[in-house]
Amino acid sequence: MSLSNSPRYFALIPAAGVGARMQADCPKQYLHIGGKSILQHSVNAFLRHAAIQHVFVVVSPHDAYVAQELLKDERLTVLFCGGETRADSVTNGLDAMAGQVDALDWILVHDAARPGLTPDLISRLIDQVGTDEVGGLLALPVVDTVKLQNLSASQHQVKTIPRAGLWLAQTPQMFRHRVLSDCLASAKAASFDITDEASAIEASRLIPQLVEGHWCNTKITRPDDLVLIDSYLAKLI
Ligand SMILES: Nc1ccn([C@@H]2O[C@H](COP(=O)(O)OP(=O)(O)OP(=O)(O)O)[C@@H](O)[C@H]2O)c(=O)n1
Ligand SMILES: C[C@](O)(CO)[C@H](O)COP(=O)(O)O
Repeated sequence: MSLSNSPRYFALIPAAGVGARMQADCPKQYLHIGGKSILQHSVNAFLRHAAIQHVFVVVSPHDAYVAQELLKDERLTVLFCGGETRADSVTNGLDAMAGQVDALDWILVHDAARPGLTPDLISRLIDQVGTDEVGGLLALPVVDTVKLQNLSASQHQVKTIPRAGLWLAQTPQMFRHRVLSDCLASAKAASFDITDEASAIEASRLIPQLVEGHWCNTKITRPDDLVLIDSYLAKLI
């Protein structure tokens, strides 16, 4: 345990997915935008932020791309411990970094597939959540009219639901190492469907804080997403 009272911040980037919905000939985090891999863009946002002590990237144990697609840096460690699901990859990463972080250190978990993250957004999250008991995440308030489709009936059964209070979760999601490890373990033991870190925190009846993110921090999921982010990143580079 650190004897210092000052908080420390670490990044953990799950990058062990296969990118099935992107249908590319390599995992989507290794596709290039503006001459760099999507993973490199995501990592750079943290390396450019002075408050981030170290960046850990979790890749598949069979990964054949990362050595070529990610530049070495003294503040960067690649962990070959990806799991079957995103939650497994995050859990394995938290276990692997345990010797180098303290229980109370803040861990910022960020999708490799969100290359539009900026140091300013990281600062916004740290500034607003760093004093919170639990932690929190970047997210976007829903701005469109929301339709709920009844999947168990005809496709025509649709209703409009109030959008007030609805947010779309982004990353980074920032929680203390021990709290996040414990909540992910409890959620797994209870077979909860965990799609982000905040779901595991909520399943333990803790309340994550929502911090307004930005559309540029969108997740690259399908081929069309590349076109939008390409023009945005071209302005930043
Ligand atoms: N077993 C997994 C699955 C996903 N991820 C990572 O989690 C992030 C968000 O996941 P998603 O966008 O769903 O990526 P994929 O699982 O690769 O995409 P798909 O579901 O289309 O296969 C990505 O950075 C992805 O690499 C991971 O580390 N380990
Ligand atoms: C964590 C996440 O980015 C929050 O929106 C998202 O849930 C990850 O994508 P997946 O498709 O659920 O794996």
